[in-house]
Amino acid sequence: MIIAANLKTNLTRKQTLEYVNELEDFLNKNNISQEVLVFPAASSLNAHSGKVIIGAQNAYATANGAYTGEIGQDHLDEFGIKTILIGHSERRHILGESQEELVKKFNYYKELGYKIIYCVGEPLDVREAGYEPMIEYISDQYEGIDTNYENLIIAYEPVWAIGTGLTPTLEEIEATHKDLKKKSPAPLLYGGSVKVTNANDVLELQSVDGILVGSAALYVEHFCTMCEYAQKIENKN
Ligand SMILES: O=C[C@H](O)COP(=O)(O)O
Repeated sequence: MIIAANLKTNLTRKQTLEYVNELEDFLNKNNISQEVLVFPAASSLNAHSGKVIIGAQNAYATANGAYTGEIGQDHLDEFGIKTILIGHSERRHILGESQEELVKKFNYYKELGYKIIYCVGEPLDVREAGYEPMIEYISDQYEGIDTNYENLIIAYEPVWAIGTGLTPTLEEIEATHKDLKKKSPAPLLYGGSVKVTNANDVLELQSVDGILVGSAALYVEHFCTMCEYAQKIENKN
């Protein structure tokens, strides 16, 4: 399974280093062989060798150039980073990234062979409009994306569930994932208020291949516990 921590605009470089080292120790001591990804803030990116894979939360579709405030491929290369999050709801809805811009970014990093975690998910008003409009809305977020890309992972994150403590029911997650799985053979993660208290149940769902965790992942011991849950489920199956 794939267990991913999006640290967002949290943890300094020093705190991130401690976080990653503690996580790495835990994975090694507990023989955890799950795919564990950590996405630090851009200023906390660092080279790391071990089980933990470091990814970028964002980068511009360029190697370098005049794009004030952005980082590019050169900055990721410096740390051997080959994994990137694209289409996170905070980039779509807070920072205003359009589908067109996301596709451009997707294609740029796809050409370079990056592992791409591509996020999709509906806001509350769309959810409230009903299941069909919701699936249509999410389908539009697949537009222009190569859903057969071999290094693609998709994360379904309902916008209204992110950082709110609200989640769809397990049945709702399963139903949505089943429909989204028809769109792409890529592994499908669930994200949105995943905590130690609900992670195991979510991971046990058949259509869930992993989780993308925000707030709860800031506590490294909580994130370690979630990695352990995934390992136990895999060992059991
Ligand atoms: O990328 C992670 C998601 O935005 C989930 O965040 P959250 O776990 O704080 O709801």
